[in-house]
Amino acid sequence: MHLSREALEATLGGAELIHDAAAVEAAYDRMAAEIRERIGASDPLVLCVMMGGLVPTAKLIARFDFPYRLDYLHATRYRGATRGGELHWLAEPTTPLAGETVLVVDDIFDEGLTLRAIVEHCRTAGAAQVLTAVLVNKRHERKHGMRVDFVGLDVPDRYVFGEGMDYQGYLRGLGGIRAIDGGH
Ligand SMILES: O=P(O)(O)OC[C@H]1O[C@H](OP(=O)(O)OP(=O)(O)O)[C@H](O)[C@@H]1O
Ligand SMILES: Nc1nc2[nH]cnc2c(=O)[nH]1
Repeated sequence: MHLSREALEATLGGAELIHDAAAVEAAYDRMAAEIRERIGASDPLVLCVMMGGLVPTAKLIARFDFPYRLDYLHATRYRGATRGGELHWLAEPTTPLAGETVLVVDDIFDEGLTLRAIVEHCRTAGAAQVLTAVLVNKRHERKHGMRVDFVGLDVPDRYVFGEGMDYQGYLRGLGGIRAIDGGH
């Protein structure tokens, strides 16, 4: 669906800024330091979860001063909607995962179904170690039982966008994180 500039400006005007761009950059600094400490000597394979993981992955790898390789996968269960459904795999990583230390990077840990399925996929493919990193964790009690290793910031139980996260397919490149009313 196409949204007009006016519609997007109206959305932005009605949205609440939850974390400004400076707070997000500071969170990336902290996360990159934690990741370095934990797996900086392991030559990790960084797996970007498209599409939302694109911006967080770019921001994190720009801070990595250790050897790593990059690949991506595409799995989605929201597809532009504000409520999640079934997970669709659109692309699997092409790098063989056997024996690798894998770092899966995504934008948001919401109910956790997406990351849980991705971690399972990596383990089944023989990864030696699978760690996860998300820019934001949404605070609520509907998680599907997994722990994320590296988390940048918490957000309230509202639909958020910016920093890789979309609003109906738009606004992914916006710095800072904003929330709209309605939807989780
Ligand atoms: O924890 P969960 O409730 O499973 O939700 C988190 C997932 O939802 C978003 O992806 P989405 O399906 O919207 O696709 P996108 O990355 O293309 O935006 C986000 O990028 C995560 O991958
Ligand atoms: N853009 C966006 N994607 C999501 N995927 C799961 N939760 C969210 C959210 O709050 N915002």
